[in-house]
Amino acid sequence: MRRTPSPFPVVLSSSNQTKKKSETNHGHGVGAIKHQHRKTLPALNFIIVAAKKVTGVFRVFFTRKRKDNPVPEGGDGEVRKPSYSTETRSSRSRSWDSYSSSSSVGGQVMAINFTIGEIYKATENLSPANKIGEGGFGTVYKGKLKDGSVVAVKRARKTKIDRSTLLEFKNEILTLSKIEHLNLVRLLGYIEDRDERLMVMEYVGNGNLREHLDGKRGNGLEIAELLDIAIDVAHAPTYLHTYTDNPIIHRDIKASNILVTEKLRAKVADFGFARLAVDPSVTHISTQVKGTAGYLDPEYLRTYQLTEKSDVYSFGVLLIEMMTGRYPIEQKKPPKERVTIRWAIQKLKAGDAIFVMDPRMKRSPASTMAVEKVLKLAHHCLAPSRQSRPAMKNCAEVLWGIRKDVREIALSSSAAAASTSHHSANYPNRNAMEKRHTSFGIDDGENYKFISA
Ligand SMILES: Nc1ncnc2c1ncn2[C@@H]1O[C@H](COP(=O)(O)OP(=O)(O)OP(=O)(O)O)[C@@H](O)[C@H]1O
Repeated sequence: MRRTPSPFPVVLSSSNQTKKKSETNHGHGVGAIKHQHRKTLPALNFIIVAAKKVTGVFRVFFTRKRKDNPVPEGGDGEVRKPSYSTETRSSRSRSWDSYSSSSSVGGQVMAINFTIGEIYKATENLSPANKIGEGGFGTVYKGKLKDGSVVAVKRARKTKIDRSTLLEFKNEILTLSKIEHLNLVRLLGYIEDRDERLMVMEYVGNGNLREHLDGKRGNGLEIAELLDIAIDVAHAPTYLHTYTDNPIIHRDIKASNILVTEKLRAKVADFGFARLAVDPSVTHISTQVKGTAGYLDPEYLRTYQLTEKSDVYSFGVLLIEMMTGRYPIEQKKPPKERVTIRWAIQKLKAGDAIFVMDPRMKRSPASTMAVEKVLKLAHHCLAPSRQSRPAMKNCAEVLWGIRKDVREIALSSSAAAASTSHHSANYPNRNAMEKRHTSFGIDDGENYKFISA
């Protein structure tokens, strides 16, 4: 255990949502609390109008043939009625208007692509044994479909389903249904049955990035792996921002929303707070400030104006999190180190980027060069004025360049090592270096200089 992440108490308004995290999830830290500042709710019409535009996409997107399986009994101590059986094939081609009107709490049944019976069966009645995580919105379960494929099922919390939450959930459905990208978690289906709301999603099997940074998963990520993940993450909002004339803003880019594949590549999840900007020529004035403390664009907080550059800011925070291994807010650190971005950027400016490097990361000429360059990019992303921040597309390009440099340095280092192998006794071997770098803290610059010299 490298560090004890700190909780981040935030109170912006009386309507703040305090989130509970499960043991199986990251369970603590900055991601635990979200801001929610409500003045007036965004008009339902906004969703409906946007939805109308994509009704056709829904029809094309959800093509899997559904079956009406019997509802298994029990599960989480509840017995559910097989109300899904009222849903017919024709109901799947309804317009969003009818989805919308039938989706109020206590309303009719709506199912896309899966029946509620199939999902109860796949998750063993949403058994706690299949729980894989919990977020602000509800609980996530792993499920196995009849054909053997594995899915993740996100179940909205039943309590306190207010209008805002409902809109949020539908927003997520709507947004996810429009997109299909390698680096975005795919929505496979959606079920709404009275007060039950289930989203069926592509299952991504290797935990979230925060768990990897915490050492709860895997063996620690090396710089090349981190860069690949950062590039994947950058591609996701790049796609969202440029997908249509109306850019989609994720609004909650953070390490726990980055899901990691077995091959250590990344998929961005959780569009609960995504928003379609209606008119890209007009800066969107948001009536709700949402996102996660520590990642929030200060200009968005100040003005309530949401743009793609708010995602860029959050991405800058994420880059620093990835390079340092620290949470954006570290309450237990000395005051100067509590706000990780401030601490890291100060070190960068002082020419001491090496001191903020995650102690678990292997020190090498390539990794130290890369960390410094990534911090510079992060600094750019964190510019107070959004006009000064790069576009996500540029971030991806810069990261590609750094990734290429790392590969080249690694190749030339191994070529040099091969040609001077007879001198190898003068250099610390890999095992010795591994031992050293895991024991380095942020104040071990002298040791580092010795090795890299
Ligand atoms: N599609 C998925 N495949 C595998 N695991 C998932 C999937 N979606 C979510 N999870 C796991 O469940 C956890 C909870 O996800 P969820 O999106 O509900 O909340 P969160 O991202 O942790 O927090 P927040 O609600 O603040 O965004 C994730 O951190 C992840 O570990």
